[in-house]
Amino acid sequence: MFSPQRIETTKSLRKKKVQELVKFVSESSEREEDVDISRASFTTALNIISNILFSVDLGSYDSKISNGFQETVTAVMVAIGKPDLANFFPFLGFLDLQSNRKNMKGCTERLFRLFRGFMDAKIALRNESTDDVSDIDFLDSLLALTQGVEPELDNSDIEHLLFDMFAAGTDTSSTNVEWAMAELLKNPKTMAKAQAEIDRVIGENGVVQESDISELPYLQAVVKETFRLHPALPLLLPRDAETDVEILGFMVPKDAQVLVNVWAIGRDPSVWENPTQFEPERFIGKEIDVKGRDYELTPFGAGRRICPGLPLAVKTVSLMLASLLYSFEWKLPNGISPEDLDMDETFGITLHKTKPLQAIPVKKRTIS
Ligand code: HEM
Repeated sequence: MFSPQRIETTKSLRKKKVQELVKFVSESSEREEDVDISRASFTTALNIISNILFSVDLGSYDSKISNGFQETVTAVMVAIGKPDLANFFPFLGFLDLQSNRKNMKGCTERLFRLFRGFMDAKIALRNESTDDVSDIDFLDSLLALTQGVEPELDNSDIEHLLFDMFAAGTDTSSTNVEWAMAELLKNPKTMAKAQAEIDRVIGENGVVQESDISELPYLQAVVKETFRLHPALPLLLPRDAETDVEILGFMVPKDAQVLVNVWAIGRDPSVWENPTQFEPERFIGKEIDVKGRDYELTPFGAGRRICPGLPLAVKTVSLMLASLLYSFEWKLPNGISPEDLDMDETFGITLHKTKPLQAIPVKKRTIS
């Protein structure tokens, strides 16, 4: 799923799903309605991943159709991110005093039921084999590994893998698009600069393609600056120390839980100038990237546990953002001025904007 070839074969799928987002925003603009950026970008991220995995849309832009999937994934992230007394007093674990385990179980069971439905449908169709490799989705490839005398996976492994993909890949990508849009609405000059670059490269009446992104250094800097100030997983994923280890004079005992605070690293004044300012210019002409080699900017982690979805995520976030900026001018609703835009953060395992961003789109050009 994450090999460069596989990511390349799903390029047109991402383009199609992002165009559906543009169409939805265009219709909202015609109806003079605000767009809930978090919900809209979550739907796009969800449909990209659900199509890669099972070849279906799981999300809907229609707010009347409850996006139960988004609620369940968000509930999972909240349950994982809640501080749990049992982390500090393991002997209390069995009491589940904050009901974290109970909530988590309810959400995972709901998702697993949905996955089992897709798996059963695929198994029923298994004999109708297809020769077209592009028709084979991730679930087909996983189910193939359950076959043979010595299967590499069983159905429970598959359910857990699918769970990881949705939990790790949907909310993270959409949160990033929302924070990028919020920062651009708060900094109109930066928004204008990003839009001018996109207009120059794409021209009139085009559609942003993934291949255009490499021609958009300022947009890439906007994405990196968003990752620096608003890393989707502010503490990465927890680790356990395998042995006693001394780091910078501090003893970390065996079995201690270790959290890496990339949120604080991104705002460290000894590393970054004007650390709290949104200044994409700081990355222009610099080699710093998010691929785990530059430790001052590791929103995807680094080393063995680095996010396997990194290449897919960077493409998805950049394409969504570039397309929203290319096709629309954006304004804040209810006369909110940029400097008054609320940027409060809610910490969990993912870093959410406390007040979801609502924005008014104004069409810049014809949308096909
Ligand atoms: C902007 C979007 C994303 C961000 C910021 C992000 C960030 C991260 C981070 C920080 C980790 C933990 C790394 C560590 O602790 O060192 C992680 C793990 C993971 N990510 Fe992502 N991710 C994103 C999108 C995706 C996507 C699109 C997928 C796949 C569809 C994905 C799949 C995973 C998986 C499976 C893991 C767990 C790896 C393990 O268990 O070691 N991520 N991600």
